Amino acid sequence: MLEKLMIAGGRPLRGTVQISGAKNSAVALIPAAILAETTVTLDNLPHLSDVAIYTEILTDLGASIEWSGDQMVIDPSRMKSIPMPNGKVKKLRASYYLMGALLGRFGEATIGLPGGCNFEPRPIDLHIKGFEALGAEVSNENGALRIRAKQRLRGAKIYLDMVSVGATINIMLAAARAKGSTLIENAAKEPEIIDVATLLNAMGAKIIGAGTETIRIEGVDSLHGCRHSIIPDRIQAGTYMIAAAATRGDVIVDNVIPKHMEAVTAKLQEMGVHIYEMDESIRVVGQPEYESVDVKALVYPGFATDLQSPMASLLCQARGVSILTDYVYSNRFKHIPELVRMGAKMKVEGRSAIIEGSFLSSAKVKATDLRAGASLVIAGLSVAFGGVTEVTGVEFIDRGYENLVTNLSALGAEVWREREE
Ligand SMILES: CC(=O)N[C@H]1[C@@H](OP(=O)(O)OP(=O)(O)OC[C@H]2O[C@@H](n3ccc(=O)[nH]c3=O)[C@H](O)[C@@H]2O)O[C@H](CO)[C@@H](O)[C@@H]1O
Ligand SMILES: C=C(OP(=O)(O)O)C(=O)O
Repeated sequence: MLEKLMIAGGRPLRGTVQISGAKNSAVALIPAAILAETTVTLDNLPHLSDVAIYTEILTDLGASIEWSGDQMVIDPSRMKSIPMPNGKVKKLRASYYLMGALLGRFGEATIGLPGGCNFEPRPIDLHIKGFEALGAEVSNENGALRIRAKQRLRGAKIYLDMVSVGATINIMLAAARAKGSTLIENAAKEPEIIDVATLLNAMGAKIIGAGTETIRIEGVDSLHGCRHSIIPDRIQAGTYMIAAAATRGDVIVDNVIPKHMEAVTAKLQEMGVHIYEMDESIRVVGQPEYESVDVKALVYPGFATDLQSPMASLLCQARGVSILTDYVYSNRFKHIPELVRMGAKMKVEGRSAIIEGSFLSSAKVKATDLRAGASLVIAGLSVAFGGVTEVTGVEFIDRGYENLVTNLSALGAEVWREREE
């Protein structure tokens, strides 16, 4: 049953919101557990559709999984590398981590090319280059990748032409049990990469340098189970920070690592938002007026591409003209025409959105991907006078925001779900 979000805006968000574990870590940590011979326990796991699909995929591959509350216990001991050319793997982008994990444990994997939010083409050539460098043969068979290692994978030096989170993690997964040493150069430095390396090391892997541009993986013969707590979701946290500013609210965003939020904190401060950092929380106090700023979405520690769309909704409330440029994905702007339907003055030029200060009004709008959806929710919450904004495509938003309606309602928003006819 499809649903839509209904938002009566104009209410400042006030109170405290708890941030769950990071989706973009969870979808890599769950397949990483395949590499162990015994039980892996993940704590602080978010309740999201991507996690649920991943659970089904691992179960289909023979894992036994118990998921209760925010804890998942994965027993991978009886798993097999069964070909998955179609079906569930097509539902999420992160199914590509099955390639590295199954290759690393069984020396083979056949996985359909991944789905997920298709805001623009999302190539995986660097992942393939990495698997090949480790000694695997890769062929495309009717839209599925068949990856085979005739003998044990062997360590290699791999330079990534582009900084890629997905390729860095996939190579770490494949190399963890390879023979010898692997060096990933020009690696991505995102906190999610450190999270995956931390789990793998707790499983017995020997990985150093995660979080820097050079990662060294000393292959080991086998990996064992362990217990690991997932880092807080910095994108979810950033979304609530931006929403607090956009509604001129006063919100404590709790269970965050403030260091992970530095890029968004700095931009909000530059606009004039008041921010107070504590050990594990950030208080965001909105102000009546904001200055325009230029924002560049970059690899970490730059401003996250995943927060580019939410930020667009805040920037249209600033005085003057802001330029929002995405250097990770050149065309991630499907939210812009929808925001224009709400009265925003913005246009796309090349890989930038040019955004003028404007008043938003309610409208019927459509989320076409996860973060575009988040931007429309923030826009709906910011509509100052009258009317109800209807956001369809909620299934995309559900990929990344646990308890969105409950959380926003607790902060004083008037938001509810309705069946979409
Ligand atoms: C660097 C970055 O911010 N990555 C984000 C990206 O990760 P995601 O894993 O989707 O993307 P990557 O980090 O892998 O890709 C970064 C860039 O490299 C390109 N590329 C990637 C792999 C490849 O084999 N070939 C190639 O050309 C991509 O098209 C993109 O332009 O989206 C995720 C979900 O929105 C975010 O959580 C990640 O933080
Ligand atoms: C687009 C996103 O997710 P995915 O890469 O899993 O599609 C996201 O987290 O913003």
